[in-house]
Amino acid sequence: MPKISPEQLAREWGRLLAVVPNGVHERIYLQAQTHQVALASYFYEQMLGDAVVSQFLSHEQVQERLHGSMQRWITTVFSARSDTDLLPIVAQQIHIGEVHARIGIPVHLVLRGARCLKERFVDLLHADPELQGEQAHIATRLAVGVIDTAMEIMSQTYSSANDRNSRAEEAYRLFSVSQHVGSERERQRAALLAWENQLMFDQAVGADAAQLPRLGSSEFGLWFRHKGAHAFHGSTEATMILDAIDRVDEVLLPMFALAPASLQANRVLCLRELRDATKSIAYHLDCLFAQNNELEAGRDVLTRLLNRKFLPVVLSKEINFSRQRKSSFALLAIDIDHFKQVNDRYGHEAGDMVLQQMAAILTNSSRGGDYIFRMGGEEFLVLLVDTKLGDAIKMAEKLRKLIEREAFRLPQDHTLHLTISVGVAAHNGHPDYQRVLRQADDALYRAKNSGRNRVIQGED
Ligand SMILES: Nc1nc2c(ncn2[C@@H]2O[C@H](COP(=O)(O)OP(=O)(O)OP(=O)(O)O)[C@@H](O)[C@H]2O)c(=O)[nH]1
Repeated sequence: MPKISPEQLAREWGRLLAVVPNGVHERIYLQAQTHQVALASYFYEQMLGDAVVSQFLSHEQVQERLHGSMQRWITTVFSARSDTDLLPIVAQQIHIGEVHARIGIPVHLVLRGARCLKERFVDLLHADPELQGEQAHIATRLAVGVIDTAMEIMSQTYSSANDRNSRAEEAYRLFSVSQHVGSERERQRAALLAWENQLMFDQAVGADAAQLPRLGSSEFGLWFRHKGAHAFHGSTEATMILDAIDRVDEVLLPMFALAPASLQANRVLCLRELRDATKSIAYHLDCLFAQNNELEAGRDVLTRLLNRKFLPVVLSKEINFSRQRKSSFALLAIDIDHFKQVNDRYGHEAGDMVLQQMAAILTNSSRGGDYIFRMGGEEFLVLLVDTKLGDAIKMAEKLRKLIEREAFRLPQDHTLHLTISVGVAAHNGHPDYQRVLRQADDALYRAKNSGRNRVIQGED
């Protein structure tokens, strides 16, 4: 859906301000400043009173920060006087919408919070003796308009971030089942062919039409209806295959009963139609598997590790999982030290070989449930599921030593010793995955700056 640009949103916000006399605007801003603490507390009480909302706000960091952020938000949105003040304020609303989407806080709960705030703020304006009659009316309209506009901007950002997340989730779902589906590829092609052969044979020996093998109940039909269609859910080809299976079973096979063997011409016509239907199914199946290859885009071509495209999906999933199971996960941000020198001294091909061996070491050293990403260049990220900080540090240290001892193979039988720097952070319950990611990155940065070949623990 096309988005409304920040400039246009700022202009619309500006139009609300333009009709408000300066004096009234000053009173609104003064009320926001004077009552920011009480308004933030009221908002917070209302939100925590709701069982669903409190799930998202339960983390102590959120509680500590929310109050302060809420106060700043209230004063900021009412601080603007002109269009030029508004662009950064619009940008702030966009940022908040993105955070809400990352955390996955439902938009209706955000709107609910805004409604509480509006009601309380309008009460304050009505109680202001400096705002009488028409002025109180103008002040209320501006207050409500400003909060609504801010919410509209947040919601717009939220929806597009959410659409992006859903697409990434969908791609990830396909990607994760793709390994399974991939292994079925040859088997299902063969199964489709086996069904067709059986049908042709039964026809040739004059089997009763009612006894002909139905495609929907064949090995291929069962697989496709139960698994393939799920894995490729939503694609046109999957729908076409499902329709074709139905057509074969409901329309074409019964035609044999109507076309007795003696009527050769009709029988040939039916067989041709069946062959065409099978060919079309095989063709669409190939298309689906070709799309499956595109899903390989989820893997880094050189190292076969996950690429960072799936990082938000995986982190959001793990955060939800940790919340439900009261468990923790940890991140190791890993960077090869002085990797540029490998390329410079031995060539790009040697650099590629090193990256592949590094990926293999990381894969072999982690458990099946862990995730390993190539973040780009010579930087990797390992997500250790169900792991606390202490164990993650031990794991990082083990990896660091393992790599230090490793003789990396280069072309022409050369070998090379390398080191890595590692930043470690454990998820502490905060709903926004950017935090733990940033902690690991900052720790990696410090590991690099304090001499490399070391493991540094992230700080809150
Ligand atoms: N061979 C190869 N090199 C790559 C690839 N991706 C990035 N690089 C190179 O990796 C090097 C990264 O260099 P820097 O970011 O300066 O880091 P560094 O030399 O490892 O130094 P520090 O990280 O500070 O220890 C650059 O020279 C990139 O060209 C790749 O896929 N293959």
